[in-house]
Amino acid sequence: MEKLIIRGGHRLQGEVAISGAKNAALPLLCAALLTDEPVTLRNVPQLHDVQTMLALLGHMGVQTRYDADHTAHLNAATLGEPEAPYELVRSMRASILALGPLMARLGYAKVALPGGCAIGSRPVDQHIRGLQAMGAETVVEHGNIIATLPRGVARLKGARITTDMVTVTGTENLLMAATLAEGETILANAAQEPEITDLAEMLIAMGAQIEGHGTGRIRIHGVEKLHGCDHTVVADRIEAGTFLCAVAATGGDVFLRGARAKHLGAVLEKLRQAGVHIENHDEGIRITSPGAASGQLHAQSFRTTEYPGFPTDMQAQFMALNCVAQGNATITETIFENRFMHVNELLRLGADIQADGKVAVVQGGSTLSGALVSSTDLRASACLVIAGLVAEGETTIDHLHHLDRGYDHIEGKLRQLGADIQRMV
Ligand SMILES: CC(=O)N[C@H]1[C@@H](OP(=O)(O)OP(=O)(O)OC[C@H]2O[C@@H](n3ccc(=O)[nH]c3=O)[C@H](O)[C@@H]2O)O[C@H](CO)[C@@H](O)[C@@H]1O
Ligand SMILES: C=C(OP(=O)(O)O)C(=O)O
Repeated sequence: MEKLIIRGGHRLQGEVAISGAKNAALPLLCAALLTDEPVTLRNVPQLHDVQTMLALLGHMGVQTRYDADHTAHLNAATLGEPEAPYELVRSMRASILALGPLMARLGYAKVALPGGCAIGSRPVDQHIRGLQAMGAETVVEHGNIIATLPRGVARLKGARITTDMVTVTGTENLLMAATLAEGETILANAAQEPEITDLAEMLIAMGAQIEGHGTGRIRIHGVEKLHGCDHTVVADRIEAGTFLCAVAATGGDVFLRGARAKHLGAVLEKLRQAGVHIENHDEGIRITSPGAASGQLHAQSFRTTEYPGFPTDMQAQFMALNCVAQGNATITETIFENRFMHVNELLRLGADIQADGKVAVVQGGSTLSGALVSSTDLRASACLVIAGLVAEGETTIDHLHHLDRGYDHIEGKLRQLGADIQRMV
């Protein structure tokens, strides 16, 4: 099994390039299903999830090519099997994003129902109900969602859809479905994440008529056909936030090229309150953390909420920072019911944390010491990397497949900033 070996205690210094966002790239790749013309996507991060999505699209008959310069070329001119099998859905829940585009383009889709996953049960009932409101008939058979249009109906129909909760991939699926539906769709209670805006911008470049993306009410006027496009994936705010926490904890000075401060408002606010210096530039973010060495960082309490609130995908990484800052902090996880699995691993490194249900109380000021720890999910892995960078001695992290789902060459980027980190294969 591959392992990361980190010898902690090095300040991070220099410049790092932030990659394209996983959570934008995955829906953008699925959007290529909506057209029979070629689509070019630039700044696509090199991730296991991207490879899985390309394999899934290839399975459906899409011609795909991924170049070394991070450009993906897709052509869905002829689609064979409009099906997402369980093997692929199980390894990447975002496979559900094929459902909306396939229904919009073909009026038929068979997508394996994703099971629960480490961080929570993560149902997709809102995706299904939204498509039903647009006229789809759905059944679950042998573990698959089979969606069809009634006999004699050629297209989905626009509808007013208010989801029971804010759902990111739910909004993306219904947004893509609505672009080719007949008439107008209103998505109320829509997610407002920057990745939704990126998707809407790509769809508009393909000829879709969309207003209100980036707000809680998106209006889509369906068109008969979408064409190809050339689009660049937005920078990954969660990768940027991960590096920010790593630099803050180690006491470094780093320029994050490509990071967008406007997408990181809640995280930057907490970092500033912790005592970290942040400068926003057009080309990226500069962070310096002089207080780390002198014990002058302050632990920060926060609640995870939908964008523009504090992202659940940054909760674990900020917890690692809190462990080595001074004072108490209360972290409340409101999005997923089981997203504190990193707590037990942080305890093995010497952290002082009490977790109960949705709430974890961190007593800061710990001196962490290296140990063997296990990744339990994607952001838990990133949290352990940050903890390893500040821990005394050697930290070994296993189960790296979680980390590789969502970080493009993280150890190479950290090494370039002065970290002592190696992957053992
Ligand atoms: C590929 C991608 O973009 N993944 C992100 C996306 O996941 P994802 O889109 O799966 O997360 P959602 O926004 O849908 O989930 C929010 C909450 O709604 C619940 N829910 C959602 C849909 C549904 O049909 N029924 C239901 O009950 C979920 O269980 C969860 O408790 O947003 C999450 C929340 O910001 C992030 O952590 C993930 O990184
Ligand atoms: C939970 C995450 O991703 P996914 O929805 O793809 O599991 C994440 O990116 O932190």
